[in-house]
Amino acid sequence: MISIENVKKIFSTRNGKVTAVDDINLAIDKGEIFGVIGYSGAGKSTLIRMLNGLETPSSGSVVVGGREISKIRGGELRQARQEIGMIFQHFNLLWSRTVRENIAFPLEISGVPKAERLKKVDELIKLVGLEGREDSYPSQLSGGQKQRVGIARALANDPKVLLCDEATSALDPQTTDAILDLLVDINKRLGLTIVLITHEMHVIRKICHRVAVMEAGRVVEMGPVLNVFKSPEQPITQRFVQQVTELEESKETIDHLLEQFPEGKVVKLTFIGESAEQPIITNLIRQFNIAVNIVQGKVSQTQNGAYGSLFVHLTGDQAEVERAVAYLEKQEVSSEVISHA
Ligand SMILES: Nc1ncnc2c1ncn2[C@@H]1O[C@H](COP(=O)(O)OP(=O)(O)OP(=O)(O)O)[C@@H](O)[C@H]1O
Repeated sequence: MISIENVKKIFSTRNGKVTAVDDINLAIDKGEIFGVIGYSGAGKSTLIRMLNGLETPSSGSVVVGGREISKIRGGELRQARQEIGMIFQHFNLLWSRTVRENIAFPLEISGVPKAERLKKVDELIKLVGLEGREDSYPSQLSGGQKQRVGIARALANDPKVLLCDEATSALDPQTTDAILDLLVDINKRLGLTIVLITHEMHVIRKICHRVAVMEAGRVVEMGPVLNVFKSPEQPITQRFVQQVTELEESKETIDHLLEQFPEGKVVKLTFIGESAEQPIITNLIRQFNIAVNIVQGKVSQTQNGAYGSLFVHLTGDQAEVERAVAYLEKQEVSSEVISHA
C-alpha cells in the first residue's frame, strides 16, 4: 500500500542544512497498523508529512496506493489526498463550525451533493460514537470527543490510508485507550491502513502490528511489535520498551523480595506470545506438592500476542521445589531463579 524508497529530506535553514529524514526505506502493507516511534526531532513528522505530499522529499520516492506522491502536483495531488486522511495531536478542527459541519467540510470541498453529505455525516457520527453531539461546537467537547470528530472528518472521503500524527498525545491515559480502541475497530471494519507516529511505546504496544524506531532521521530498528518487545536490539529501542515493561525490577525490589521470602525459591517467568496462554501455574500446583504464591507480575496484550513477566514464590519440601523449578525450565517460558542458590 505504501512504499518509501531511499527517501531523504534536507531543510535549508539560516544556520545551514538540517537532514530531517536520512535515507529511509519502508514498505507498509494494506490493512496494517504501522507505528513509527522516536524522540522529539527524530524526523517522524517530516516522514509522515511526505506520505500525503505536505512535504516533498529532497530525493527518493514515496508511493501510496500506486501513486507516486513525491512526483505529483496540483489537481492530481488533491485527488490523491482524498485517499489519505490525517488526524493531528491538536485536532485542527474549525471552531466556528459544529461537529456535523466539521465532518461535512471535506465532503463540501469535494463537491458531494447535500443529501448524500448529510447521510454520510450521520454514518460517520455513528461510527465514531458521537451520537447526540452533532450540533455541539468543538469548544463544548472533551479532548476525546474532539479527536473523534477529527477521525470522522478524516474518514469522510473514504480514504485508503489514515495518518495519525501524535493523535493521542494531548489526551489522558483513559481517553487515549478509548481512541486507540476506535482506531483498531476502524482498521478491522474498513480494512484501512493506518500509519501513526508517536513517542509513547504504550500506543505502539496496544495497536500496532509493526513498528519502526527512528533516531536522527534514520530507521534504526524495525519489526513486528512482539519481536521488538521480545528482543529490542538498539539502546534507544530498549529504552522505549522499558517504558511499558518496567516491572519494578530494580535491585532494591529484588532484594526486598528475597528478604520477604527467605524460604523456598522466587522464580521470574517471562511470557512471550503463545506461551502467555499456557496454563503453567495451574500445572505447577497440580503436579507438585508445593505452595505457589504469585508475588508480582504484569502481562500485556499486543496485536500479535501477549508478553509479560510474573514473579512466583515456591515453597515446600526442598526436593519438590527443585523438581518444580526443573519443570518450569522445560516449558516454553523463560524462567530464572532469582533467590537463594
Ligand atoms: N520546516 C522545517 N524547516 C527547517 N527544519 C525543520 C523543518 N521541519 C523540521 N525540521 C527539523 O527536522 C528535524 C526533524 O523534525 P521533525 O519535526 O520531523 O521531528 P519529530 O520526530 O516529528 O519531532 P517532534 O515530535 O518534536 O515534531 C528537526 O531537527 C527539526 O528541527
